[in-house]
Amino acid sequence: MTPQDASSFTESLCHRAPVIPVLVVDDLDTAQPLAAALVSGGLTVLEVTLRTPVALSVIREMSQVTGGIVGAGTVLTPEDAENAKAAGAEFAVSPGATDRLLSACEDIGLPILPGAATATEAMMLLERGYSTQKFFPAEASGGAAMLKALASPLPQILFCPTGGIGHDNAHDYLALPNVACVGGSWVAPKDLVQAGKWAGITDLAAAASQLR
Ligand SMILES: O=C[C@H](O)COP(=O)(O)O
Ligand SMILES: CC(=O)C(=O)O
Repeated sequence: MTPQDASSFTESLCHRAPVIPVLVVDDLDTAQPLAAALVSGGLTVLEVTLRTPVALSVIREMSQVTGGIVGAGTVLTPEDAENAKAAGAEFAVSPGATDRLLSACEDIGLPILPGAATATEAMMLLERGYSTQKFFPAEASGGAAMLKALASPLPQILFCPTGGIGHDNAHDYLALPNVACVGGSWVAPKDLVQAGKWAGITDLAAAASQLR
């Protein structure tokens, strides 16, 4: 898969809903109801971070939920990319980018949304063909003001900012011409997940899906 094809695919994901839930799932039993709750609230693109021992199984379980598109986050190495793809992930997200990781994703045909936090990192990814990028960690790296500043010299890059974004500041990002969607964990708070309060998560997702 070419970087251009990967970017077209990740751009299309970003246009499906204004928010991509970034999920850290500890309990496999919560995978399907959590995915179903988010999808029924209108958030159909789900990023399952590879930060828990059950993450790959969670990807397998969530992939069974009708209407969702499930990808892997925190994909750091070629092995992570291979495992994610084998588990059924349809895309990968990384907080940054390395040549080894990008090459692996290109070789195995797993579209990746690679991370950048500076103009140089964004330019290096663009030079390789990645015009859709994650901006991470968004708030700590200058937030919406930083992305607004990048839009002038680099209007051809579309970003999915993630990190420190919630319902109250998401609009600041979504109003920018170089932001396609945002990522965030606020739509799946741990207390609601642990308590199985799926209707509450659907409500958060529904509010998030109205943000644009
Ligand atoms: O590592 C953090 C994830 O990208 C999500 O960030 P968040 O919890 O600030 O939304
Ligand atoms: C930072 C993030 O969202 C990731 O781990 O991919």
